[in-house]
Amino acid sequence: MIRIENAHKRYRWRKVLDGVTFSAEKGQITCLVGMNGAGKSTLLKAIMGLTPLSKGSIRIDGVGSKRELYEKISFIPDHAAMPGGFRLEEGLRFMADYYKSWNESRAQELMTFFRLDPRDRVGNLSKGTAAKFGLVLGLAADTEFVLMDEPFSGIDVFSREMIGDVFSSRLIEDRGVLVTTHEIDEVEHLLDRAVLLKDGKVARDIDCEQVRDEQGKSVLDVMREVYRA
Ligand SMILES: Nc1ncnc2c1ncn2[C@@H]1O[C@H](COP(=O)(O)OP(=O)(O)OP(=O)(O)O)[C@@H](O)[C@H]1O
Repeated sequence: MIRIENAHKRYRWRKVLDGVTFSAEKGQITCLVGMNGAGKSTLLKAIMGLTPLSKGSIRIDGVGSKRELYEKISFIPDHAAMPGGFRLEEGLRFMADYYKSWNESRAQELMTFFRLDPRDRVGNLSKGTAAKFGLVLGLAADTEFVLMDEPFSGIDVFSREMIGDVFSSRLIEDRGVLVTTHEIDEVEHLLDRAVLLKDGKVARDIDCEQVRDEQGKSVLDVMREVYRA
């Protein structure tokens, strides 16, 4: 479980997180929801140790230390994380050398699934193709948690469907997924939990199925209640 407790974050004078507490469990897809600038990417980066919290704690399966974090969690950022001159096959080789948890056969399976050409260069990929390559890099390691920042942003409808298929496939298996997206209406059927951020705090933390069954509401309905109030 990824447990965020009382997270505060300030960038100079700007207060972004003001006591955020929530968990992302293994076997579940948890979505961080919030308007632009709510602090979703900041939270993902803080989990990866890429930006420090001003206050609060992050524990992965009860452990606060950052050691071996990269073997446990994959992070798929919203931009290409590889040098533009790399061919995709070189990117895969780099990852295989760097990560003990790298699973080459899964990487090749994902390359085929997304119909990526290993000879293409990272810097020449279209936005959607770059996003697919990001998913290959993030999902090919045998990690227990996967963090994805806006995996659907700017991607054509059929590619979104492909990425959605990956969400519900055995490529995710029993891993814990923490994702941010603005395309809630298109992906909410894939989500287990939604954590709604507002004014630096968690405004709602919902079990999507329960809210659907017991209150007849979609995540989008709950978002309207929170953000239009
Ligand atoms: N390195 C930084 N220095 C200063 N301010 C920053 C930095 N990174 C983020 N911010 C600010 O922190 C706030 C939260 O940014 P963040 O990227 O976490 O939001 P977000 O919820 O992911 O937004 P979006 O939905 O637009 O992607 C924004 O106001 C942003 O301008």
